[in-house]
Amino acid sequence: MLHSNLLRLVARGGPKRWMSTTTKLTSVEVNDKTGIATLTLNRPPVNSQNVQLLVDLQSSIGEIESNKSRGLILTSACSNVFSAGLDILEMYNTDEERLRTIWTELQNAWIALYGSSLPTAAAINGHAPAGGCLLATACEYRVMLPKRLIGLNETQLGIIAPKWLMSGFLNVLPQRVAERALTQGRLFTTEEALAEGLVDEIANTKEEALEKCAAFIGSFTKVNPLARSLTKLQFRAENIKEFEKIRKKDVEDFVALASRPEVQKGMGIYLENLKKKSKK
Ligand SMILES: CCCCCCCCCCC/C=C/C(=O)SCCNC(=O)CCNC(=O)[C@H](O)C(C)(C)COP(=O)(O)OP(=O)(O)OC[C@H]1O[C@@H](n2cnc3c(N)ncnc32)[C@H](O)[C@@H]1OP(=O)(O)O
Repeated sequence: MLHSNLLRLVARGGPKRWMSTTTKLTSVEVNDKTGIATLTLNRPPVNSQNVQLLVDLQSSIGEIESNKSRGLILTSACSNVFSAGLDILEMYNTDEERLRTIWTELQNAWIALYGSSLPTAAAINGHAPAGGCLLATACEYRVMLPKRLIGLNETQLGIIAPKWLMSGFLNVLPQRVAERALTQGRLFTTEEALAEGLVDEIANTKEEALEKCAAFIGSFTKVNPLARSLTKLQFRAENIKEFEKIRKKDVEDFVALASRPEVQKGMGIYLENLKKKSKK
């Protein structure tokens, strides 16, 4: 009781310490009382994942791990979007070297989060399509605001999510539900996501989401951290091993796919439609 009251107080603006951070598109704030770090994605308007955001994310995860925080909560500074996934503008009309860098940094960011030994939770305070869902499902627990969308919509864009990118999704959904959602490129509403187990709880505000994530991390207070992390990593080891085997080839596959003229043309049309929609 005392513990959960403390978490609530702290989530509402109790004593906080800003850590020194050299990154710009992410920030880290460690709560002095709980020792839990909040990692905020801060690339308005939609936290689309460009190379800089992905690199900053890795650096912030490293910072949190080396500062021995008790857990990590991932959230967004944007008011209605957790993350819109990869920055399509950065993948469009570019050269192979840039595509190689984008994909390598996406892989690096995912493995840093998925393979983290810390307890991790996502406070999903907005839409989380594609790469946004990837980051949320790399965490161990998800709390989402109502009436937002989450999912891997790659097939809707005519593209294929590689196996490693589906790992987190497959960890939380029954195979049958995951297969159908992935082949349909389905985006779940928050309420549907809760019913299927893609998210664990719904919260009405970002503060409440942070509080619930902190309570999840707090549930490990009495568990030996080493035993906890080794147990977590045992569950994830097979996916990590498979990923390590194919990661180089996966970069080259992505570069080949994303540079195809018809894929580039598709990206151009998709971007145009996004822009038209946002002007309405
Ligand atoms: C097509 C990609 C081909 C790649 C080839 C191979 C890839 C293989 C595997 C790929 C695995 C991962 C892929 C991805 O992550 S691709 C990205 C997929 N993301 C989406 O489909 C989401 C698109 N965005 C939206 O649906 C909405 O923006 C969203 C619901 C997130 C928010 O809606 P909201 O109404 O709040 O905001 P707007 O739509 O008005 O957007 C504001 C501005 O932001 C621009 N925007 C949005 N999303 C992106 C993005 N992903 N990349 C770049 N820019 C984006 C949007 O155009 C608006 O810009 P303007 O203000 O300038 O008009």
